[in-house]
Amino acid sequence: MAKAADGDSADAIVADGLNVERGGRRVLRDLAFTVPRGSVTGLLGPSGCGKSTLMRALTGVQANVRGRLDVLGLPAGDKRLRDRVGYVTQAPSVYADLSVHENLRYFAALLRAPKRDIDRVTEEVDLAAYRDSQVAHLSGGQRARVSLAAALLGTPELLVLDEPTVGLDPVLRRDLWDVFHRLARDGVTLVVSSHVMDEAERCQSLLLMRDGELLAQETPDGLLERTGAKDAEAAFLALIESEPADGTAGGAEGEGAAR
Ligand SMILES: Nc1ncnc2c1ncn2[C@@H]1O[C@H](COP(=O)(O)OP(=O)(O)OP(=O)(O)O)[C@@H](O)[C@H]1O
Repeated sequence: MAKAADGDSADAIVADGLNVERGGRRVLRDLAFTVPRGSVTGLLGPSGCGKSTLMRALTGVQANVRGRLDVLGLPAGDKRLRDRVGYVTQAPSVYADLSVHENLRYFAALLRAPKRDIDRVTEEVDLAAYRDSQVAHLSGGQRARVSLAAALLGTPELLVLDEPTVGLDPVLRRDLWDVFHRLARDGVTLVVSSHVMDEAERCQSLLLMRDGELLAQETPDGLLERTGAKDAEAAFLALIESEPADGTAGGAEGEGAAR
């Protein structure tokens, strides 16, 4: 496959003047940021700030997206990105009445991923012991890992993970973050949302959002330095206090067709 034609940008994601309207409201406002390839970027911010909307835009399933949003050098949602981008939503996206293996076999067939991928991704999310268990009989964390395994089929270059660690115990959370870092070392780009600020420290780069706006793009250390705070949570609060709270920072309230 010709690399240049499929987008050979050094950045996995480039957003500029990105606006999204939902239900007649502008829920993403003039976002501009880049995400380097082979990194783990945390998308952090309070509930309702627009994290899922941004992830939906990245994966091409969000309507009313305006402005620039390039993914792997192509416009987000481009058909050529279909098997290069993996997306795990907050809701488990696997079949409860099938086993782990049957789910993965089904998704591998849909994605035309090689059969050998099934064992690889099962190992990657540490579910080999549950290969033949029905998903309905798994714990919440195990179910979340089946969804993640399905997203890893076919070796995507960008993984978009919407709150993948919600409801997991600290050991499982740590193990999943280890998987994320291992994938990034192999060149995969990961965008991981969370509203748990202590997860910020596990990311290489942070996109901090509030009310549909990007408050900052920083490294975890840069964020602490910039705010003088002791931890990510305090830093986020310090940033919020230093910014106007009425949503005017991103510019005019009018029509969002920024190009
Ligand atoms: N289907 C929809 N129609 C209209 N507005 C919506 C819809 N879904 C979400 N919104 C609004 O868009 C804004 C951003 O929501 P989004 O789900 O992206 O936030 P979030 O940061 O992912 O929140 P959470 O952490 O709670 O999942 C919110 O104000 C929400 O009310």
